[in-house]
Amino acid sequence: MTAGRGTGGAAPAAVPLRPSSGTAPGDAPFGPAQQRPALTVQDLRVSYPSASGSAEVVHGVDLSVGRGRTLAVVGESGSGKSVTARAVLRLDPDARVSGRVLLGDTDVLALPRRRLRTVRGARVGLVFQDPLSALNPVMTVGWQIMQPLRFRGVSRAEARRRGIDLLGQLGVRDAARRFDDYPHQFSGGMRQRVVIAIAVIADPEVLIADEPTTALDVRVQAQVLAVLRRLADDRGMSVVLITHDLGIVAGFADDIVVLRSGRVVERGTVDEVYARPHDPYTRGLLGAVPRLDADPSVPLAVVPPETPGPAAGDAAPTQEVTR
Ligand SMILES: Nc1ncnc2c1ncn2[C@@H]1O[C@H](COP(=O)(O)OP(=O)(O)OP(=O)(O)O)[C@@H](O)[C@H]1O
Repeated sequence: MTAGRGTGGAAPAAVPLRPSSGTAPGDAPFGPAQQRPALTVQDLRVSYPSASGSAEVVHGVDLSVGRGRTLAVVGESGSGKSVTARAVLRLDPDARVSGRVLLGDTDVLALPRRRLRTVRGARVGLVFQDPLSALNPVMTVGWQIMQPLRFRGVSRAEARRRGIDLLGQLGVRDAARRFDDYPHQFSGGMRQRVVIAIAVIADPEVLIADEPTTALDVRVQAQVLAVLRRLADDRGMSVVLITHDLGIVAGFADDIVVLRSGRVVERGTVDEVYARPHDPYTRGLLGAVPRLDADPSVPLAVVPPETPGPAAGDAAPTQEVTR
């Protein structure tokens, strides 16, 4: 399904959200369920213990992902992309997290810890950068793909049938035979397809993919992104793509949020932001995207240094980009 894809779609784009006041945790602030974004993050703050007590690294991030839409969260290294993603599912035991994370109308930050299992994997799938460390080397890929279904009481035969079918959809040739192979028998790109299969086999509402193609070569990157996109379209799944690589965002995502030093500096549809970036940092990032058709004698843009402000202590380093 393609509802809401592209700028002309009817689904809500990433809209500025104000921290809601006067509503109790669990209240649904968006009216009827079908109009609510799949995922809403409001005033997310994340801090870690530090020598001086506590250091905040994410400073009030707001974002939302419409149903069936794909949101790219971009920013240079250290801007808080991964911390934000992990905080959404409370994956990091050291992190102190405040704000609001609504999955549909479930307030994830208000859930008791034991109920997080009903969200992770089941309602939100996760794909991380390194497919090798995400897979168990001593179990077959098929066994690992079947687990999310087996946990939910699906029979072995049915889980196997669905697993092979999904692996085939993800572009693994001869999926029935490859199903009983071990991870080391797969290439990097194929392993990442296995990780994606594990993340989506239980039909989550939202998939969070944190740099899912960074470890892959450029050709395989494009293939994996294409299968991810097709899968999201077919299933009507919302996707959060976390990346430092603006080159992969156009053509993949509908909406974009740009993070810098733990704050959102720009948001909108990809088409809008690419055509008219407001923030100098976004302009710098976009100017630094290498293009095959560019004049090689013209240097790439330099991302501007951060202006000292309230967050000067956690300023990101200036990034010079060379072709
Ligand atoms: N466990 C932790 N304890 C303390 N600080 C942390 C921890 N994890 C991340 N940070 C800090 O939070 C900030 C944001 O890190 P984060 O990993 O989210 O960046 P990122 O944008 O995902 O970068 P990259 O693309 O390099 O992964 C960084 O300054 C980082 O040092």
